Amino acid sequence: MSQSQSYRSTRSSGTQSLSFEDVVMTGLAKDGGLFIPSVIPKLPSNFVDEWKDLSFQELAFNIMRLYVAEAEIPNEDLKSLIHASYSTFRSDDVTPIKPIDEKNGLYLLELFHGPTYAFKDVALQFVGNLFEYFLKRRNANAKSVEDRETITVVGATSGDTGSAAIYGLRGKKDVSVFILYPTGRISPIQEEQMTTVEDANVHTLSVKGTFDDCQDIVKQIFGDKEFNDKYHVGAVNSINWARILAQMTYYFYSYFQLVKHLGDDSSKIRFVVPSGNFGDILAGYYAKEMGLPADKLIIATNENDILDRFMKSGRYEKSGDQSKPAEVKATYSPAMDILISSNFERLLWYLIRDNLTSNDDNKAGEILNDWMQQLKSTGSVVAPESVVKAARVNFSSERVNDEETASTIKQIYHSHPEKYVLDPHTSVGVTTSYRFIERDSADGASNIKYISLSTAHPAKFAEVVNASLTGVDGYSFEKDVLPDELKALSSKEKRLKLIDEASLEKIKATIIEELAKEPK
Ligand SMILES: Cc1ncc(COP(=O)(O)O)c(C=O)c1O
Ligand SMILES: N[C@@H](CCOP(=O)(O)O)C(=O)O
Repeated sequence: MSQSQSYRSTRSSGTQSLSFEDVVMTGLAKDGGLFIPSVIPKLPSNFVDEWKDLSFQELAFNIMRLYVAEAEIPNEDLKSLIHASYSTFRSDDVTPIKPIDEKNGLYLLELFHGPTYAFKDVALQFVGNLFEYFLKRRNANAKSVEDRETITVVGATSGDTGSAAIYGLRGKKDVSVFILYPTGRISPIQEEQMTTVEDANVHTLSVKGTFDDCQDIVKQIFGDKEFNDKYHVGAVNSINWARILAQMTYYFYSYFQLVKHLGDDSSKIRFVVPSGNFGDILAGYYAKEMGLPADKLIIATNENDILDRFMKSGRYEKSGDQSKPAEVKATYSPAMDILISSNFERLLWYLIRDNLTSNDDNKAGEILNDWMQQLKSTGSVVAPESVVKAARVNFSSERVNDEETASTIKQIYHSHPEKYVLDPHTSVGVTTSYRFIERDSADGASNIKYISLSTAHPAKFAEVVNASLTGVDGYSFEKDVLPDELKALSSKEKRLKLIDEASLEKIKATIIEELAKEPK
């Protein structure tokens, strides 16, 4: 097993060498940290020539092979898993790019062609198949139901992860899925997607609280040794390394697609990523560290702007105003209404290791552990200048408000020849892209192109899209935006459990009760 195929925790100071299967099935490290590869593989100098004409699936295979030992998943099995995962997509390219304003060098990377119409499908179709693959192998010699190893997936969602996880795992043998979402804070279609699935292994829990409450409870469940030993808790959130791994493919694929479309590779290519939990853009960071010649990764946040504040000030803190308690704001891009970005921990580990410890992995884990404890107890960590400066080498950021989100939806609808409709999260990214384009123009920088990630289909966010386009001549949500498949959901029966308090004990009790009712 090469170093990039073995894994360690971001928090542990002890040496670790876990396999890919261990980290996928465990989700979160026992010390509360996130798993990262022991080493990020570096691509050979000729990799662009060798990879640029590969299909999405072939690229996924080459990338994943670097992070998963052949002894764990043989070549043919890995290929089958990848092909099965992307056969459910509606586009042959899986994640196509679309020129949205070519004059200004702006392209969308459409990530919503999977079963639940959001970028999460790219990773969660694969993760669902991986769970099934590992469990089948582990249970190959089981003689009775009692002998079988099972997994209880517990995930938190602000709308998209939940439905993508459910569609990735529905009906899978030996897997039960529990998805926690904040009551009233996801869109009606997202709720319908999650609650109308009939498979007995799927359970949706509508929790009175915020997404951060749900995410916190999920992390506490992972930390509960007794519960975990008994129910084998598994992760579908981007704390699961396999999520990040599967997302790397589209950074490479879209880069190659754009270079081929442009006919040369002399442009600087920047990725703009609507961000909340920092899982999507983190995959871009790994791609860049591996050698993808992307110029910059740009974090686009809504008014829940902890990431933008960090990039501008080095202060990683829940509240922008320390005299007020931290509160998540309900915005037009609800899937990004998050106070604490769970994956930022992975980036912080690299920043600490490279800038504060002279490359000492264990020391980096110790410092990060202290920072995370401090964040939990005081709600604030201030990073030294060297760390913030290093973050700015790869990343920039912007914050976008609701008014701007709506105005960009309208502007693109009017200016695009196909009357293209953006979803609000994508609009946060596109608004950010235009800010950079304006600055480039003021600076006389002409050779920069932007790939703005389109993270969801607009049909999932009817209310905001309609509010943005109301009164616009000829616009019809039902006719122009809503796919038939999503139309059909509203007539189906909903199945959910209301949890009237964001309480760890209540959630655990519900999980135990529901598991007992599942047919064996
Ligand atoms: C539509 C949409 N856009 C953007 C994001 C933010 O992505 P990330 O949490 O990986 O930063 C999410 C949720 O994760 C989402 O569902
Ligand atoms: N926006 C997400 C929040 C969960 O993030 P994840 O990427 O860590 O699963 C959602 O749609 O649920």
